[in-house]
Amino acid sequence: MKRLDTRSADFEAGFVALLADRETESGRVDKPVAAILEDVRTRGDAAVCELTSKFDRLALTPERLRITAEEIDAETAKVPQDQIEALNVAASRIEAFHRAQLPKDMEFTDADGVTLGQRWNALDAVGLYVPGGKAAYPSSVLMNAIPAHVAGVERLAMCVPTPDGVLNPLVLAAAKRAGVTEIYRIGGAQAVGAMAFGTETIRPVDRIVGPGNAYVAEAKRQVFGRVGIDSIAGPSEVVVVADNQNNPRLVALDLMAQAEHDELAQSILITDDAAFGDAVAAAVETELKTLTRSAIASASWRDFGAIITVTDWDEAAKLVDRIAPEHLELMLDDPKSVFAKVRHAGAAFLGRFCPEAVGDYVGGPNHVLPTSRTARFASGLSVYDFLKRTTYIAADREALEKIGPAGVTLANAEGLEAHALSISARLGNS
Ligand SMILES: NC(=O)c1ccc[n+]([C@@H]2O[C@H](COP(=O)([O-])OP(=O)(O)OC[C@H]3O[C@@H](n4cnc5c(N)ncnc54)[C@H](O)[C@@H]3O)[C@@H](O)[C@H]2O)c1
Ligand SMILES: N[C@H](CO)Cc1c[nH]c[nH+]1
Ligand SMILES: [Zn+2]
Repeated sequence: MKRLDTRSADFEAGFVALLADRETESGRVDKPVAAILEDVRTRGDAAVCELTSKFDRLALTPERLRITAEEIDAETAKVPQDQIEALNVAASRIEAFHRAQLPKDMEFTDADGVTLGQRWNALDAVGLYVPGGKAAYPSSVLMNAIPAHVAGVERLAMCVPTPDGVLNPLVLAAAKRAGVTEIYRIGGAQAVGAMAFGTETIRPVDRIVGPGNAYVAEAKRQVFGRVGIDSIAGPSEVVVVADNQNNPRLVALDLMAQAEHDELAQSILITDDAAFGDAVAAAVETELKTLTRSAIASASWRDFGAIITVTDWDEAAKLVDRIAPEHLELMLDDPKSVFAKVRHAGAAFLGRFCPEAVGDYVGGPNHVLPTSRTARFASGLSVYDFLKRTTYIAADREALEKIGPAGVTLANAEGLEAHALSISARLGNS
């Protein structure tokens, strides 16, 4: 863990190194991912099965790639009732938020008499990646699938790794709750490749969405262009901005909640009180002694964690924008006044009683969010990821007479004669 203070002379160098360290780490997978994608593109099912055996220790044949309806029913039947009820709470809240997010078509007629519009249509086929290497993510099934359904996507294909062949009952129950039936037991870059290129068994999709580790994130980056992708939702991150009125243990737990996802996760505390920073650092060490996933969390905290002391909250907001974190917690008396100054964060959690973990499960907004500073230009998963726009123009002769001549002038200036004629001939001018 790094300790930084904006008043110290070496702050800038330390801060830049903090951000760069993680980029270098996740950048190391580009070559192995390219090799996996090429293998899947050229050898299809055979490559996917071999890679699954290598990385997930599961011997597969093409016939067993897809999880059957009987397996889904049998696994779902094992899920305790309280977990089914919790899934229902989460699903209803996620659905309500994403329904409210649906954009409206738009049409208007302008002063020249031209009607202009924009119509939204759902994608035909989408691939949902649900991570499953170091933890199982039933919540990510809901976060991926519900907005796709709300948007009206017809075909949803889901990939989830099943290390050692073990199916996760709650993942399959979540898929069932969200109406997903086409599920493949594969993960990593090979799953992304299978959904992008298609194999003998898996039909290609139009867009791949969902979070995953560095291999998944890099694979999505590399297949972009052949298919669409959502943001790069890689190893988790949180920045907690907290004053000394907070309980250090609660802040420590929020930092560890992201650290326990992955050795490459990043948790940063920004505070205006160095002594409070010390108290949080000590509380983290205490929690690490008992957390089940302390091996992962301590590696993440050791390599990428940080506590930064600032002079005021304006300075904190500027640092947050430079980090552009996936998650931002503002544990302050007046969180909204600081939030108003922040422009780059995937999702924000305002107040002392709004831990990021609530957003992971039951808040309503999506938990699939941009990581690795991509929140500078990307947003979290939403219904927009499953929709696209078609714009349209409708003009009659009278309207064309008004706007056509300028078009003819520009076409002639570009030297594109047929363009000019296609307008002017309609107006009887050539
Ligand atoms: N940003 C978000 O919205 C969000 C949400 C949930 C989870 N996450 C993140 O998703 C990630 C989940 O990671 P995970 O590992 O648990 O599951 P995962 O499903 O993303 O990755 C598992 C797969 O990685 C591949 N893999 C592992 N080691 C490999 C190697 N050496 N070479 C090639 N491929 C390899 C394997 O194919 C394996 O199936 C975590 O980083 C977590 O922080 C992010
Ligand atoms: N925090 C993760 C996104 O970075 C999402 C998640 C799912 N389950 C628990 N957490
Ligand atoms: Zn989480």
